[in-house]
Amino acid sequence: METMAKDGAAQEATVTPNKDVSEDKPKGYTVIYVSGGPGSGKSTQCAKIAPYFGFCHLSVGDLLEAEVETGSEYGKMIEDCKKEGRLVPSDLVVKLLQQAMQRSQNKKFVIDGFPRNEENRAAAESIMKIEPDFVLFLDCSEEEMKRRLLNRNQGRVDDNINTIQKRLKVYFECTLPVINYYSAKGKVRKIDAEGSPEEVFEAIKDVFFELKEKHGETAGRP
Ligand SMILES: Nc1ncnc2c1ncn2[C@@H]1O[C@H](COP(=O)(O)OP(=O)(O)OP(=O)(O)O)[C@@H](O)[C@H]1O
Ligand SMILES: O=c1ccn([C@@H]2O[C@H](COP(=O)(O)O)[C@@H](O)[C@H]2O)c(=O)[nH]1
Ligand SMILES: [Mg+2]
Repeated sequence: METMAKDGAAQEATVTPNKDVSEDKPKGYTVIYVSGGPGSGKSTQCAKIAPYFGFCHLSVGDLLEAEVETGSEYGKMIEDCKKEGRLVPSDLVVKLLQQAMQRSQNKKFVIDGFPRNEENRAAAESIMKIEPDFVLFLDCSEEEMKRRLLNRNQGRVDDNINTIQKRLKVYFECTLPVINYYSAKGKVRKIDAEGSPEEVFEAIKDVFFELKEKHGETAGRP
C-alpha cells in the first residue's frame, strides 16, 4: 500500500489542474471521497481498500498530524482544532492534500475524512479541480460511533466524550450537508457501516468492482 512517508521528497509543482472544470478532475485521476461520522470506520476501510484495489490512501487527519510534526507555524492551531473537534481552515487542508497527491506515483486516491464542510468541498473543486468519482458514505449510528471511539485506544487527544460530542455536532451540521450535496448529484454510495469491518468491506467491494467495470478494467465482481 502506498503511504505518505513512502511518497517521499518535496515537490513544488501543484496537482496539474484542468482549465475546463467540466472535465471534472485532473486528467487520469480517480478520486473517491470516504465520508461518514467520527468513528464510522473511514480509516479502517480505506486501509483495506487501498491495497486491495491499488489506491493511494490519503487521510487528511494524518496529513495534518504530519504537518504538526514538521514544526510548522500552523502546528498549534492544528492541535487545538483536533483537541476541540473543530475544522482546520480549508486553504491549509487543500494545500496539504494537493501536495500529497502531487507527490504520489499513484493516480487513484481514496481520500479519508474529506471534505468535512461546504468550504472544503468548494475549495477542492475550485483550487484542485477535483470532483470525486463518487463519495463512499459509511452510515453508522451515533451510539455505535461513540462506542467505537471510546474504545479506540490509540492515544488520540480527541477520543474523549467531550470532544466526541463536538465532533458529532460538526458532522451533523457541516459534513452531512456535503454528503447531501453529492447525493443530489447521484454520487453517493451509501454503505451500512454497523457490521464487522469484514462485513463492511464486503459491501464496499461491490462499489469498487462497479467502478472498475465502468473504467473497463474488469467484467465486474469475480
Ligand atoms: N466495522 C467496525 N466494527 C467495529 N469496530 C470498528 C469497525 N470499524 C472500525 N472499528 C474500530 O472503531 C474505531 C474507529 O475506527 P476508525 O478509526 O476507522 O474510524 P474513523 O471513521 O476513521 O474515525 P475518525 O473520524 O475519528 O478518524 C477503531 O478502533 C476501529 O478499529
Ligand atoms: O478535512 C479535514 C480532516 C480533518 N480535520 C481535523 O483533523 C481531525 C481528525 O481528523 P480524522 O479524519 O478524524 O482523523 C478532525 O477532527 C479535524 O480537527 C480537518 O480539520 N479537516
Ligand atoms: Mg480516521
